[in-house]
Amino acid sequence: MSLPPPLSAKDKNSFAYETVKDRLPLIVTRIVDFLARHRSDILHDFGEDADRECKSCIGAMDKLRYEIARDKPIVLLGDQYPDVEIWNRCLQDMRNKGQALSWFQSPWLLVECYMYRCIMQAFYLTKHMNTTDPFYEMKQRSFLASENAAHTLLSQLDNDLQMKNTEESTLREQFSTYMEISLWGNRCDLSLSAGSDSSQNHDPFHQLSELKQCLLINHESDVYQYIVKQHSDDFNHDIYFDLILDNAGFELLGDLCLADFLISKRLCSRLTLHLKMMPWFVSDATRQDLDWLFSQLEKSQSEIWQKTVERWKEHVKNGQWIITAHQFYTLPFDYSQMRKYSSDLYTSLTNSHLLIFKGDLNYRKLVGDLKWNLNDKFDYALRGFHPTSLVVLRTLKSDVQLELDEQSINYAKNLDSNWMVTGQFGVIQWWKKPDV
Ligand SMILES: O=P(O)(O)OC[C@@]1(O)O[C@H](CO)[C@@H](O)[C@@H]1O
Ligand SMILES: [Mn+2]
Repeated sequence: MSLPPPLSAKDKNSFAYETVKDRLPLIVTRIVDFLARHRSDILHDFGEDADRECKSCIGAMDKLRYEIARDKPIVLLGDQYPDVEIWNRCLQDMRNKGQALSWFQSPWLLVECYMYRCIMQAFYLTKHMNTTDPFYEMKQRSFLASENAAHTLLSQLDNDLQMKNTEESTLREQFSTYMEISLWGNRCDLSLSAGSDSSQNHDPFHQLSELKQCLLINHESDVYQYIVKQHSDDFNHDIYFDLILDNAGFELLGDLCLADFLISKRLCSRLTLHLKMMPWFVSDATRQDLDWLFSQLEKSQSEIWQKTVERWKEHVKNGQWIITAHQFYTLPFDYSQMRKYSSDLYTSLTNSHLLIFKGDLNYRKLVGDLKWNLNDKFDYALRGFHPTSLVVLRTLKSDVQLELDEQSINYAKNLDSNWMVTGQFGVIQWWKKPDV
């Protein structure tokens, strides 16, 4: 199988170059700010030892910033986190094959993942800060700034779920609505904006019809037909879905609304939510972010928020929602390598009827972050990652996209010459596993 080369910052006209040159160092700078702001509290709460550790984290961030800017070699990791061995084996293999290992010369996906892993290494090497999430303030602030939109969303969900014996056409419409809410929530990521405000401050439902024109691929009805078929093939059997999550905050709230809708309307009987095991790409959701979101709903004055979180906790308790975080999602591999490196995860996904992937990074990993042509086939780009049928809900924030027709390309280009990287446009792209 002949494949295009990986996206890389060595191409000066690429978004990868811009990211490695400007955005990544800015994200590291924000962590220095975060540590500097909290240093006196750390000293006060945990003493001199912790203060020294805080200083060492600041030093590690300065070093990281310097090494990125100077295109220094990528070196092996040295902390005790369980994924170190697999990371180092990957880096060592590349080195043995004579592949360039430096910030601007290596594949973009590798260096970007490596940067977040290096950030966490600085924290993992401490005694007092090894559970600190350097992005937690940004994530929480962004959710709190989206409170009104969150209220509108949860109120509408409450209405829709109260409706009993929903007609088929209504159910179909509601399905589209929650898919699109979840899709456009992906505009709220903090890595693209390097941590600046990315909250949702419009009514998310009003926006949907306007946003239709930004939807460059819409396979919603294929997905719906597929789900209906799963039910009609065997009325009684259990239907399992998996939702591979992306960002915390308002995006996560929208994703949970979709997950709730799918369970409550019995479009599936069990849904597994996949989180990240460690802070990742600034805003990616971890277990702590999910727990924090639940606690915000619980302590709210709003009856609707409280009722919603009660229902969500019930889904977890009765096993209809399974919450998990696999190490694979924070390794530098793309999804075609999952079978080799995390066969347990791959096998569990083969038992699912539908995988819903959220966001840009998941898209990059599905298609290997390679320099595909816009009209290349999505099926081909998956390179054998075929555990089960899948759909991606993604806003475009990197210069890779598959199977886009000429008309849509011209349309988007005319509206915005940077259409591939601003998060303005979105796709709901579907791949059906062939029947055997
Ligand atoms: O996966 P997400 O949250 O949708 O996006 C993550 C992201 O902002 O990070 C990269 C830039 O650093 C981009 O490829 C991508 O847009
Ligand atoms: Mn993300």
